[in-house]
Amino acid sequence: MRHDGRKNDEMRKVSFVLDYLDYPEGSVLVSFGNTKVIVNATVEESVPPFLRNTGTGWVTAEYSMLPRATHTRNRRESSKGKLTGRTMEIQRLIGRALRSVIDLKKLGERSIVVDCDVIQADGGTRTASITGAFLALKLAVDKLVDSGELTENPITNHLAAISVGLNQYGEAITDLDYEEDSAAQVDCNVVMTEKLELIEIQGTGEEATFTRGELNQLLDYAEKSVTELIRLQKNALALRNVSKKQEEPVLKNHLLIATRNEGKAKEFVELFKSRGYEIKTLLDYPEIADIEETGKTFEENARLKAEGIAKELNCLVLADDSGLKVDALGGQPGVYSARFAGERKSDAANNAKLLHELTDVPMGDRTAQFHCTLVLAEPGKESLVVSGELPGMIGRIPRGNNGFGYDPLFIIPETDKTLAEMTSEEKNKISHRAKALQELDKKIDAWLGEKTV
Ligand SMILES: O=c1nc[nH]c2c1ncn2[C@H]1C[C@H](O)[C@@H](COP(=O)(O)OP(=O)(O)OP(=O)(O)O)O1
Ligand SMILES: [Mg+2]
Repeated sequence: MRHDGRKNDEMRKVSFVLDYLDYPEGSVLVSFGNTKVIVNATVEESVPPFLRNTGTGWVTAEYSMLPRATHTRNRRESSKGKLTGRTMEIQRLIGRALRSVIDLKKLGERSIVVDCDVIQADGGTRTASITGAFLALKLAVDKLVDSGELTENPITNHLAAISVGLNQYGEAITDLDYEEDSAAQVDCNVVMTEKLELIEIQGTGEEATFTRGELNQLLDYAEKSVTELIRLQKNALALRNVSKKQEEPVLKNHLLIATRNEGKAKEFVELFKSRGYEIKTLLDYPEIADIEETGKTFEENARLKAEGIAKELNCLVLADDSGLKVDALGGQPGVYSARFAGERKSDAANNAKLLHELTDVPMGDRTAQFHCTLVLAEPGKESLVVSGELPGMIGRIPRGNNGFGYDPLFIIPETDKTLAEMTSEEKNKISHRAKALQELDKKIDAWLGEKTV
């Protein structure tokens, strides 16, 4: 058991405050628990002598710790008149890490200087600095792209860093705080890209040794944390863009729908037209990380999507979880509709698999329902849940080019048309999604009027 109750592979609470200071081109306050670092990125229209007239840019970093970042006052290095070896090593590490994810040719002949100032140290200051430095660099580069000074984004990859180690009992742990760091047998800082490519491993036995097997376990822990850190970085960037793009908060007549499915997104825009809401979907915010649909029911998955995004963005969010229930298949594919033929989520492959599974099922037994559960969520409030279903039959050959998903196989017996043969207007009058929205209409005003806790 760790002294603060964390699991061995659990990080401290990590947060990023973007645009923390006003003057720098990129500014981030990054916290890993009690470790806090202010990271500022500055764009300078010059390069070191060895790069002059080469058209190539440069990225470099400086690191320092405020005197009272620690329990007792540390003398400023400026008053000592020289940088310590530790400081030099750390700032070189930060610079190398950043340069591995930026195309310096594309940056052009300019420099970005990233200053990392530790305001409070509780272990892991270099890895917090690197993780924050990437965001500050990204903000500064985005600014150059937005202003037209760069036509192409030179950032080639996301990056984050984490400390892992073996504690005094020889157990692997993630994100060591100062107390754990002081007692650790092995200390290992890992810098990795989003694709889990390694940029740097600084692993040391502190008067101890470690095995190849232990190193592998440490790297497994590092991979897990880097994945989570990059998700948090992306959410911080997305949140910034939401508040930047949206003059008004996402409330009242703005609604964010937590879907990335283009077919659904189109239908929602149509369906909400007459309702006086302006619709945004996750397609407008590619930076927001995907929420895993691990639920066993439509409601669980819709809640995961709506409540997850609402909490992250602190706004009103509607999510749809929908799918096809085929009676001859005992209700399958159900919540697995999108992934019926595999994680690739291909409509064509899903339809082919459905036809194959139903090869021997006669027309009269090919009954099915489209189901839609909608969850409307706002932080600090019990979500509103509604659903709708549309009965039909699964055809033997796909027909029609409209709609999406299983629409070409879903026949509405009364019209003998598939949903893909209907216009969007026709589909939107009868669909499971339309029915669920009618339920939502009945309840939404009362729900919006309920106080948040
Ligand atoms: O009107 C529909 N017409 C045809 N097919 C449909 C419909 N409504 C849902 N479906 C199918 C498509 C997909 O295979 C699955 C939804 O899965 P579901 O997880 O809710 O959506 P998704 O992953 O495509 O997008 P997202 O989660 O970002 O909303 O059901
Ligand atoms: Mg989905």
